[in-house]
Amino acid sequence: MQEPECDAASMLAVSDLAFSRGGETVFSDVSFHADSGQVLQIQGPNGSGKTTLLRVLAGLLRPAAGTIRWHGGDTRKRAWEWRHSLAYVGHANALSRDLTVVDNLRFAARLGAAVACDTADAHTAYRVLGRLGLAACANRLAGALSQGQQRRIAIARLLLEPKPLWLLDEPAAALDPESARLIAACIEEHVEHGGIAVMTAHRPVDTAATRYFCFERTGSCLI
Ligand SMILES: Nc1ncnc2c1ncn2[C@@H]1O[C@H](COP(=O)(O)OP(=O)(O)OP(=O)(O)O)[C@@H](O)[C@H]1O
Repeated sequence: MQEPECDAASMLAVSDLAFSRGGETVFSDVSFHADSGQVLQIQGPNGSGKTTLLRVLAGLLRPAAGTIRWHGGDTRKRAWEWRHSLAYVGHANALSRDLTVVDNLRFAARLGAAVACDTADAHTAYRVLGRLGLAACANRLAGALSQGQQRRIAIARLLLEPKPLWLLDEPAAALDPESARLIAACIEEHVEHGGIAVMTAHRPVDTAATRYFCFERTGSCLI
């Protein structure tokens, strides 16, 4: 059965989204929806616009056209609520190299908190690091860790505070198979608890709840 391209009643509903850079269209007419419990994997060739789409969804780039609705409301009109509903992990790990791993997480927790807080909970940071097999690295400088370890810290930030929508750009980049499985388990658990993950991945994270959105040079489609 053909799925509807866009459903305004969905938790996340994207309609006719377009983005241009320097007068050139990167993508246009992108429509999809996602609901609680779903993983939406964006696939497509290099340069087709997957990262750009995630950055537009995250509010880091302004779309040329189209709407992004969250619980039915236009995210442009509810920017604060939208910002605090999502967690974004881009290509870059965005760590402070000269802070310890645990201080990176505490700093991220303070930045991401919906309510201002003076201290971010170190216990939470240690618990999250243990979950991702990073407990032994907690007091090392982030800049002294391997690429794969740094990637896992970037992912660990997702677990600090529950956000319903995860936007993940190649979350398993630089990870060994065991670490990639750990990340896949975190994503599965997130959607099992009612979250949504929209992600790019050249190596798909295949769960029962995964749907695929394909970027092609000639357009895009949901399968
Ligand atoms: N900062 C930038 N300045 C200019 N052009 C850019 C910039 N970032 C991306 N582009 C261009 O925008 C288009 C889409 O790039 P994007 O990174 O979104 O593709 P992608 O599908 O994520 O690719 P990949 O699979 O290689 O990660 C490409 O043509 C790329 O060259």
